[in-house]
Amino acid sequence: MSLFYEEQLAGSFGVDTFSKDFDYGVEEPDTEETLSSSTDSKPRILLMGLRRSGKSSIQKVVFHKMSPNETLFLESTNKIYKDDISGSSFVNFQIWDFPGQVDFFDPTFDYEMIFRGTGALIFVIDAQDDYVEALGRLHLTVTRAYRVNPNINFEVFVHKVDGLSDDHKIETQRDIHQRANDDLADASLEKLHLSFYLTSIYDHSIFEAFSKVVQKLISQLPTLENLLNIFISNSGIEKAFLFDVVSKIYIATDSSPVDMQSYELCCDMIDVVIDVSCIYGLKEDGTGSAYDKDSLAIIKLNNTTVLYLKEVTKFLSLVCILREESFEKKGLIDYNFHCFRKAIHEVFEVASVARKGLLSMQPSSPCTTVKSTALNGTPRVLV
Ligand SMILES: Nc1nc2c(ncn2[C@@H]2O[C@H](COP(=O)(O)OP(=O)(O)OP(=O)(O)O)[C@@H](O)[C@H]2O)c(=O)[nH]1
Repeated sequence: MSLFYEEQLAGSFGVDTFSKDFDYGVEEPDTEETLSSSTDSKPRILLMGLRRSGKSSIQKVVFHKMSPNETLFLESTNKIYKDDISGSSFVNFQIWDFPGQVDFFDPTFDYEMIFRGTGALIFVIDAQDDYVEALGRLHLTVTRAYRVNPNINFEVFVHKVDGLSDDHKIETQRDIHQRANDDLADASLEKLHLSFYLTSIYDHSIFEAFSKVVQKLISQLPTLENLLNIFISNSGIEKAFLFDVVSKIYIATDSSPVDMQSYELCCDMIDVVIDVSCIYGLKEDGTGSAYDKDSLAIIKLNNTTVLYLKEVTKFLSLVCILREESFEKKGLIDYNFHCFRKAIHEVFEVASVARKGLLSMQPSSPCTTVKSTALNGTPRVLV
């Protein structure tokens, strides 16, 4: 692979940041004081499942950069572990990792309160183990949660599939899908929808599955997809992902199908950029950031493919795949990127204004009206 790499780094980071500007439809605290006291009110993603199914490993690998092999030494979780990752990631949620066996009959376990503020419940099933008990637990958990909050997205990770052959993977997923839905039908809960994913921490499948879970919780997703579609069609780009840099979750992509190889290539590019920046991009005294508003990288592969990465917000980066001939019009791409970036900032600014409007309890205030008309987020001019 011939590799051409271009990167600029700035010492300080001056662009507007959006750590509190993303609208997930839940109140955000305004002051430091209320922030610490109300972190529990952040929308939650719950990780549940039997003991040793892999819940903590998923959380550590996706959000804390733990290498998969290190998870072998993780100790069993004994109480609910609340991980607030909103300070370092676009994913402005709390991830709650539950101990293997949650006892719904334990009076100290206030599951009604927990499920009420939950956006997504991920139930992890160890596909290398006998899953009959896990299916019983899945049924009990989702039915309880559904009664408290029918708006939860129920996601089932058929996990540790790295140990299975391709045929076995498909067969296991089909079997789990069938049995889980039969159980729901027996309980007259056909409306309760379960989504299934084949996952492993040893490849990118866990990041892809988490991306899909998170995307369902982002209210601006259609706008982001629309912007990406406009951007790629006007710039001769084949595929574009909007990545959360820390977790490598893609929070949106254009509407062409995602193939795993392209996604992996873009994830690897983020790793290269961050690693090189950490080594060569920090100041002599070790200060500065490995990712900032001037982060930009171009990698030319020897198969006429070009990878293009550029900072969009403090947490988000655009990663594109394009052909070498399209890259000849780099000026056009840069200009369109500039419009795209501006539009993304506007989308989140509008969401932030709208939320503040709602918080001030004036549902019919002018800013609420502006929000709804401006939410298409279409960039003003694209060449
Ligand atoms: N082969 C394989 N092993 C995995 C995978 N994910 C996790 N494991 C292993 O599964 C074991 C249990 O993982 P944990 O993350 O501690 O499981 P847990 O569900 O949090 O367990 P409790 O805290 O007891 O509820 C560890 O040895 C992990 O290395 C995977 O995708 N593939």
